[in-house]
Parts: sequence; structure tokens; C-alpha cells
Amino acid sequence: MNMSAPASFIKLEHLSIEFPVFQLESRSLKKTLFSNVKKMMNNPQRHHQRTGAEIVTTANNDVVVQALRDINLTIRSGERVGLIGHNGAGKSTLLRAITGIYEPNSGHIQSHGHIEALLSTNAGMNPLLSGRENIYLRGKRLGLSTKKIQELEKDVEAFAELNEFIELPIKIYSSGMLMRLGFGLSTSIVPNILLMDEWFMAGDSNFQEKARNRLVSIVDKADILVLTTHSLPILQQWCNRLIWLKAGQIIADGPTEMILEHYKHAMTMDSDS
Ligand SMILES: Nc1ncnc2c1ncn2[C@@H]1O[C@H](COP(=O)(O)OP(=O)(O)OP(=O)(O)O)[C@@H](O)[C@H]1O
Repeated sequence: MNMSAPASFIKLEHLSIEFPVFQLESRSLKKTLFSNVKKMMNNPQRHHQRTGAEIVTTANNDVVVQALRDINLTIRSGERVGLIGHNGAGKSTLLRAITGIYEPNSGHIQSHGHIEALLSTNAGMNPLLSGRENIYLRGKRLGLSTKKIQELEKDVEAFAELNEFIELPIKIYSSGMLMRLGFGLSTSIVPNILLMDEWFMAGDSNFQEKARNRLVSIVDKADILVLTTHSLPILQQWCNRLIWLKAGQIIADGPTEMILEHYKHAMTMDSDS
């Protein structure tokens, strides 16, 4: 971290995000669908429910999924935060909200520092351009000088190992090839704030090792890391703080070992139920 620059931070105040699910003209169909959802919500087994957010009807009678509800959170420089929780708890939505992909329905998001989000491999790439042209495109977007773009090109080309495919349009790439290029590009510049979805650690084992080494080096240099993963070893190794989400709300927040102990216990209870 540059000591003379203001410290990086992320601050979320009363953040709520909801997704409309039914925008149906037919009131009767909407009524039937929602009464089925209501029945499920009133089921006594529901407290054991492992997936999904709350589904509600708004004042306008629209049916929405409440992906995040009144999230208050500050993340400061030096923190390595893991977002945990069952499928549909709101982890990816929270990451995407911080990047600005999702607009809050209410509340505020403030941040300071350059954010890089490792969320999807082809984000910001043009499918009609070649791998090499996409590298140039990224360099231009980042406002790099010609010399810096040439360095970026060398670095990403060597990392992605696409050989002659680097000259071909990326729309013909396999998903693994796209991942190599996308990963190489997204990890070529060290951001202040690094946001990462767990699948970014996937890939073939040879590539995974290489990708991991590259990731470790940018994670070490970034001021803030926020990642979502279901892997307990990754949380233990990479994170010093865990935020546990359930149905769009924070139910626990604290040092990794302390939260993991409760989380593991809850998972055992779930598998027993
Ligand atoms: N674009 C969308 N439209 C409608 N509902 C959505 C959308 N994206 C997410 N959701 C809903 O919001 C809730 C939170 O989803 P999110 O992807 O944030 O969960 P998650 O905790 O990342 O889950 P997982 O561990 O399965 O990746 C879920 O109930 C999901 O169905």
C-alpha cells in the first residue's frame, strides 16, 4: 500500500437489492404462483432451508427476490474478507453490488481505491477481436501508455499460452481458453480492491497451479480482498475476516477461525436434518 495515498475502503449502508421475478400481466397466474411460494414459506421445515433469498410481494403487487436486505458493512485496508453462506444467500450479489454492476434498491455503497473484479472471464472483452487485440483494448481502457500496453501484451500472452490462437477472434475460443485469457488480463494489474468469485480458482490442474501463483501475488499486493467460496481450506488460508450471509442478511461477522467454528457446526446440523 502507498502510505501517502488515502487508505482503500468499502462502506455499505442499509444496502438492499431485490430482483423482480414475475412481471406477469395475468393477476390470477401471479396469485397462484405467489400462494405456492407462501405455502412453502410457512412450512415448519423452512428454518432448515439451505437455499435462496426471501421472496415477497411489494406494495405494487410485484413478486421480488430480496437478494440483500439492509446490509451495513465497512471493509478496511488490510482486510481479506470471505463471504460465506448457503447457495442463494446473496454472496455474488454483494460482490456485484460493490463493483457497481447492480444498483441498490435502497441504501448506499461508497468505496475508495481501484476495484478489479474477477467475476467473469470475458468481462469487457470483444468477441469479434483476437486475443491480442483484446489485450490492447484492455490496456487502452486502463489508460496505459504504449510501452505499458506492450508489457501487458507480453505478460498476458506468456501467461495464457494460447500460441497461434492469440491471433484469432476470441468467439471461437473454448471456455478454458477464454478463461486463460480473461484470467491473465484481470490479474495483470494489481488493484487496491480485489473482488473474486470462487470459480476463478477453477480450471485444469496445470493451469490452476499457475493461476494460483499469479493470484497469490496480486492478493498479497492488493489492499483489500473480498472473495466468495464454499471451500473451507481457501477461507482459512486466504481470509482474516468472514462475513456469513443467510437469505440476504449478515448473520455473523468476525475473525476467520471464530466464524468458521460456528459455520462448520451449522453445516453439521444441516446435514443431520
Ligand atoms: N438476476 C437475478 N434475477 C433474479 N434473482 C436473482 C438474480 N441473481 C440472483 N438472484 C437471486 O438472489 C439470491 C441471491 O443470489 P446470489 O447469486 O447472490 O447467491 P450466492 O450466495 O452467491 O449463491 P451461490 O453460493 O449458489 O453462488 C438467490 O435467491 C437468487 O435466486
